[in-house]
Amino acid sequence: MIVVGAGGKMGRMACDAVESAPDLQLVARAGRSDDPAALAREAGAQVAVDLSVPSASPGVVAGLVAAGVHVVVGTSGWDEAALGRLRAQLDEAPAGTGVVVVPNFAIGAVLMVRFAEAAARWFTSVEVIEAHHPAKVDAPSGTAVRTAELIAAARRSAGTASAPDATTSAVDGARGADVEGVPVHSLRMAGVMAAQEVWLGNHGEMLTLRHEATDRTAYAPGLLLAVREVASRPGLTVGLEHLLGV
Ligand SMILES: NC(=O)C1=CN([C@@H]2O[C@H](COP(=O)(O)OP(=O)(O)OC[C@H]3O[C@@H](n4cnc5c(N)ncnc54)[C@H](OP(=O)(O)O)[C@@H]3O)[C@@H](O)[C@H]2O)C=CC1
Ligand SMILES: O=C(O)C1=N[C@H](C(=O)O)C[C@H](O)C1
Repeated sequence: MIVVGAGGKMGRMACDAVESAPDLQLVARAGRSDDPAALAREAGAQVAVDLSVPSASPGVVAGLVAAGVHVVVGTSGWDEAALGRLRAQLDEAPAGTGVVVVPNFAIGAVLMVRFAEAAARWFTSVEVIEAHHPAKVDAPSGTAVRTAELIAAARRSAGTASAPDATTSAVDGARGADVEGVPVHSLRMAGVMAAQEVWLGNHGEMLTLRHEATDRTAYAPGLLLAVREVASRPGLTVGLEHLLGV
């Protein structure tokens, strides 16, 4: 196993989790000045975990896939265009190479997104609110973007009408980011690690789904599951829900 972004907040947690797992061996740690594919080759790593930064992640993953290394991607910022390029590369890659892109490793967050997807078609209005620590470089969070995309897809396939909104004038950003028609509001707050709410409204009722991660150890079980499974999942898998069977 090699961890890319090993010196970061998530990278340190991942190294600790792998080192505590009796069936896994951490053979290399990569940072911003390393070539992860070359390090993986030298150390004989079969699986890599990428926990770097959104601007570097697609290049890091492409290099590892070209070297025949299976990759678990936890870094945020993977939009449909980047996923499409990765899918195309995997079609040409050494047979059986697998990549699992996981917007959120926390089991509760995966379930919250699933619940939101199931509920989305039954509500007139749906909006997403996410809050993160102020050191986070991207907004909205990868989890929030994925949640909004899945909500939008569920509403499209059920033929749900667009949410009503009479706003005709607004200060820039007041209605949040528009992700496929779903407003997403991002807070960056000291005192918060990672939280997300999905608000669903009908006339006369409100359903609120909320998840909060208060410690990065929440991500360890999902991360270890993805590491153990990635080699048996050739091609591209997006979302831990496919590994959890939920
Ligand atoms: N999927 C999930 O469940 C979760 C995902 N994340 C995501 O993981 C990513 C990392 O988060 P976090 O640990 O908080 O961030 P940090 O800023 O703490 O760590 C990022 C690390 O990446 C390194 N890095 C920067 N550029 C490169 C590069 N070009 N190649 C290799 N490594 C590089 C940094 O090195 P340096 O120190 O030298 O800058 C740093 O060690 C984010 O995208 C975040 O959203 C976070 C939590 C959960
Ligand atoms: O940067 C973080 O901290 C997190 N990033 C991921 C994201 O962008 O969704 C996952 C989690 O929300 C924590």
